[in-house]
Amino acid sequence: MTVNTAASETRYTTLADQLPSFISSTLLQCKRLPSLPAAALRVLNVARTADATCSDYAKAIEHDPALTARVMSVANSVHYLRTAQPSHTCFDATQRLGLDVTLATVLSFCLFEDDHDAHSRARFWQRAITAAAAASYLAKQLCPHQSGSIFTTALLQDIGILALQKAYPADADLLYADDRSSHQHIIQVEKRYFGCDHTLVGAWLMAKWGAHDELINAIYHSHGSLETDDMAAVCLRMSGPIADAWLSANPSQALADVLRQWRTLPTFNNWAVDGLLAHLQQTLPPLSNALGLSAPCGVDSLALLQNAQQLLFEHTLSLSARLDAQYKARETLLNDYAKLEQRSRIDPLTKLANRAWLEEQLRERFHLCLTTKRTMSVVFIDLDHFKVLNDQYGHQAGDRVLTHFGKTLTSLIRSGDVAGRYGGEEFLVILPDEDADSAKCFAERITRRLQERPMARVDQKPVYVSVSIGVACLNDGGFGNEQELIDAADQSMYFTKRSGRGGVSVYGH
Ligand SMILES: Nc1nc2c(ncn2[C@@H]2O[C@H](COP(=O)(O)OP(=O)(O)OP(=O)(O)O)[C@@H](O)[C@H]2O)c(=O)[nH]1
Repeated sequence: MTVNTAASETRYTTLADQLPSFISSTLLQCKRLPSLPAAALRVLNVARTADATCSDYAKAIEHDPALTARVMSVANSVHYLRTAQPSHTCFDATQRLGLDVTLATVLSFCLFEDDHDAHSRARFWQRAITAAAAASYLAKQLCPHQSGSIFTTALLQDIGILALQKAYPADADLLYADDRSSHQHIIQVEKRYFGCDHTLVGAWLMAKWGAHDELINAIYHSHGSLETDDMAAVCLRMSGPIADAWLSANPSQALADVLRQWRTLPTFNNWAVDGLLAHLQQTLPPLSNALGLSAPCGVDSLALLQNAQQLLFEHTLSLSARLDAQYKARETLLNDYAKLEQRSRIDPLTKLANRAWLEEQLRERFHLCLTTKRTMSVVFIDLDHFKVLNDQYGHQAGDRVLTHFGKTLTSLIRSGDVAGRYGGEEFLVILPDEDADSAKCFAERITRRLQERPMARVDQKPVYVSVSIGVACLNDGGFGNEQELIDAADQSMYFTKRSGRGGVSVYGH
């Protein structure tokens, strides 16, 4: 069959451009590829017209006895018969089936007759009818007015596989023979093997046969995302995985896996899994029979659902146990991180801020003072003759003095001040908002405290130390950065040292 309207021609050309040329040329020459009988072509032509009626369909079909018999047999099957009288005419049958199911029936009969002999093609067909039954059930819940057309689309969604099987029978035996291959795996292998997957081949084939655009597009996008507002697309895209689960060697596990993936989808709550499974169980045998196919193995839908739910429950339990463990691990990590961060700021001997943290604090506060026009002072403290002390009492006594001096500083500062160890026996205190006079008072308090209290005891004897202190206030120099402020305090401290130690000097005063 060739494409016959301008729009169909464009659609066909676009798909042909995407299809690797070796595939299209093989398919075009493939004698094994089914060609549609005249009656099916007439039905497709009718399907393309916007105002087609059942009577148009019936007229297109009724001259072909085999087709008519098939359409009537589907219309009279348990699936469609329900309480009505059996159809006796092609017109009755098309009316009962609706346009879309009639189209699907005609196409399936023409395309796949005798194919169910081969194992892999039987499998293909079982997936097709299971998906079609699932899709139409879902559509009745989610988008009832489209349920007929979705049945057709789901039935034909994998027609590209059939085309590839016909065109490359030897390769297809390798690609499609293994029932355990997931659909996702099949898609990947097809892409590797043919450079495209069966959705493109299927859409191309349908375009070539002149099927209507909606059907072509739906087949082309049948593996698309479920997160879409297009309910018809959702029904179609769910139908394949449901069919795979139903036909798998371990349906409970497969169904549980599928349900787990879908649980967060907004549409998931709008249909009942048990209703779907019961529908499949009830529908598949008569539907297969009507379409002349071998029915998929029967599955106890109730047991299937119970097992799948049990598996889901177990999965949820193990997931929440894993989440608990992850939460605890995260807490431990955060604690460790907090400890590490704290450690990276603290001088281990004196428990005061270390030099890096002091400098960072000073940098921040320096800029804050500049932008908010506030002031601050820095107090630089150096223990006097500390080498002598170490030499006289030992290094450990020196450490005890440093530790005790750290505590003394901590007891003298106010909240908001930062005291730290700048180096060996050098300390620095940042006094936010303090001018030089206040900072000097603070420094003198330190010297007085050291005169009053020993910083260690060695052999029961008190060890007193003195300090040389330099003070620098932001107000007292055009300091360009925090380091210049520290240098000024350091210089003042050296001035104290040179002046005899044990005192306080203020920069610029
Ligand atoms: N016990 C102990 N001693 C330290 C520590 N860090 C530095 N020192 C010692 O402190 C002494 C500092 O000596 P100097 O720089 O000569 O200064 P000083 O002896 O205090 O003399 P002036 O500063 O001039 O009064 C050195 O002997 C260092 O080994 C420490 O963590 N523990």
